[in-house]
Amino acid sequence: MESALYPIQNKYRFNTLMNGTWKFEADPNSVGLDGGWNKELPDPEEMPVPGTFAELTTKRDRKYYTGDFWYQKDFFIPSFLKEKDLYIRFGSVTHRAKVFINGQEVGQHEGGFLPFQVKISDYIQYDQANRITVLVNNELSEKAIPCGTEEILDNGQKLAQPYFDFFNYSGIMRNVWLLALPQNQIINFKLNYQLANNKAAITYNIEANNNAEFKVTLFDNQKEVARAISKNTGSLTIKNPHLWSLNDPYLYKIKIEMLEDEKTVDEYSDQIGIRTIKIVNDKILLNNHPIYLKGFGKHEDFNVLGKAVNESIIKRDYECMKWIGANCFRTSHYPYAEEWYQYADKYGFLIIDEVPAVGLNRSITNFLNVTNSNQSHFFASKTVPELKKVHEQEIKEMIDRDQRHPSVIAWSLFNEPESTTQESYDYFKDIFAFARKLDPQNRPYTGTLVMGSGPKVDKLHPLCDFICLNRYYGWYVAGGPEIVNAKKMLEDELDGWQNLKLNKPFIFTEFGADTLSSSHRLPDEMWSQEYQNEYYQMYFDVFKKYPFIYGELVWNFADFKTSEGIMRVGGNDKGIFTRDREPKDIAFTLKKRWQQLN
Ligand SMILES: CCC[C@@H]1NC[C@@H](O)[C@H](O)[C@H]1C(=O)O
Repeated sequence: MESALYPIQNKYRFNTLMNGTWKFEADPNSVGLDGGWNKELPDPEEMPVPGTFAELTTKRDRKYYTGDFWYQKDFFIPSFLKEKDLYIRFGSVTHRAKVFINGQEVGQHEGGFLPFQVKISDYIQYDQANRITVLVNNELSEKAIPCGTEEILDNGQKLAQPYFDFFNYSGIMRNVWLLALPQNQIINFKLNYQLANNKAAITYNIEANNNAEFKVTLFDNQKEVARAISKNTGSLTIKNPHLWSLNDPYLYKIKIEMLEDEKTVDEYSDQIGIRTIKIVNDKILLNNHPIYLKGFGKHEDFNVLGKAVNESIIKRDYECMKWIGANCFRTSHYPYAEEWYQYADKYGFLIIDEVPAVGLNRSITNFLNVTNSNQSHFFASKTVPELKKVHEQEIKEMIDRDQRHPSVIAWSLFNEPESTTQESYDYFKDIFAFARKLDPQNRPYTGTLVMGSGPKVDKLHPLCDFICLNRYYGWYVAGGPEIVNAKKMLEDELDGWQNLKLNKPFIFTEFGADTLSSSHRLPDEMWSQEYQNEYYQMYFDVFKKYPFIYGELVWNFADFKTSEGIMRVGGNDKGIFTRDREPKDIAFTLKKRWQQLN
């Protein structure tokens, strides 16, 4: 089942991490289930969790391994945990998992970038070793997100063929917890804020697994400032609220207590930031002040770690983003580990939270072809109903998990899908209608439009509260000496959008040029640092003419791993920073620009 609450410890709740060395075994012929691997792996190796095998191996067939694979670990449950409900919570397992405890199946989950938990109380033995086994699968299809396909090589091996431009890392890449929770427990709670006359009304909606009363208390720097006792919904009001903002990311503490016969039986506390976010005409307002988004499309990606969570990388990335003067990033192209959002709440960063709906566009796989957008009517295929169900499930899990973060200011429901067909509009009309019911703060909903989805042909922008453009004039189109044409292409397209008089904010969510940090060229040439500077200067010169542009999120924060290809030199090199987080020349240009831009 989905697991929206990040594990905490208090008088009622205990947890311990199960990270470390697990046993691992690939199962290319999918014989494990019949072969009893859910009880005992026949010939396992050691594998770190969190981690991803693709970055650790020296063998190509293991790096690109596609199919079933197993993790297994023994753990001890002392009998003093007897009166608690016991769960195992995964920050994520990519892309799908089936979990066994002492050989018994206890749950499964589809989706590789959101947490889930399985209840294990009825399957474990106290005061002795127990065994968890996870069957993982990393195959891609058009029935799940992110989308892709696969081929069978001449040697019989499966090979994933992503419809997206990042390496198909897989495995248990985020933290794993053993949870000991009260039988009657708080499952989740969502908050909304109304600001008026120097007061903040905080409305709460608590989800629990039984019918109970709740005591909700708000603390400002350990001092109680408001309290309410109610059923699942209610509200608190405070005067002179200290709002959460970019320059002052002020956090309160909220405590939810579940009461039974006036006795507290469960408690969940969280840090919250009181702020409002809304779109008014062509502006994005944070606490009723227009904001301009400066920052990045990012990836969870690093040497040796692949996409595995690591708080040193998170801290380094935030330090680099603070240094350069950024205030925002998009979690391209999937919800990131929860720890990213916790830092953003504390550091004062804005996040566009993106569901893994990437690759819903076969033509995107041929970059040379993307501008012809040879639409293959992706949304007309018979697997679309299954895809929509998974897409909606993951939107719900993302919003349930991230709804309370003040740093999250918008939901991105797609990245560069086919967007020029009636069936693409019909598909996303339902997706947006589904999503709009899930966030009581009604944050803006959007998605990013691929090159070729311009004002004359795109059908999805009417669904979006602000418009996100991924544009590569000067790179995939009109690169090198033709950049002189690229500027006019960009202006022509923006003129086209301007003529639609949408009265909505526009954000550039991707623009960039592959650049080798070792390359300097005079005159500048594509792949050189000088060209990356020229490319961005051209965009910034154009942006000045279009007042409805309210954000520039460059692609990408850092170089990152992709599948191999004739246009990838060790991966995608559009980074402002190298993969090991050192600045390219462009970082100094952006720092100068962003520190002046307010
Ligand atoms: C024309 C499509 C551009 C594409 N957009 C999605 C990103 O995930 C890729 O990395 C980026 C690129 O090719 O650099």
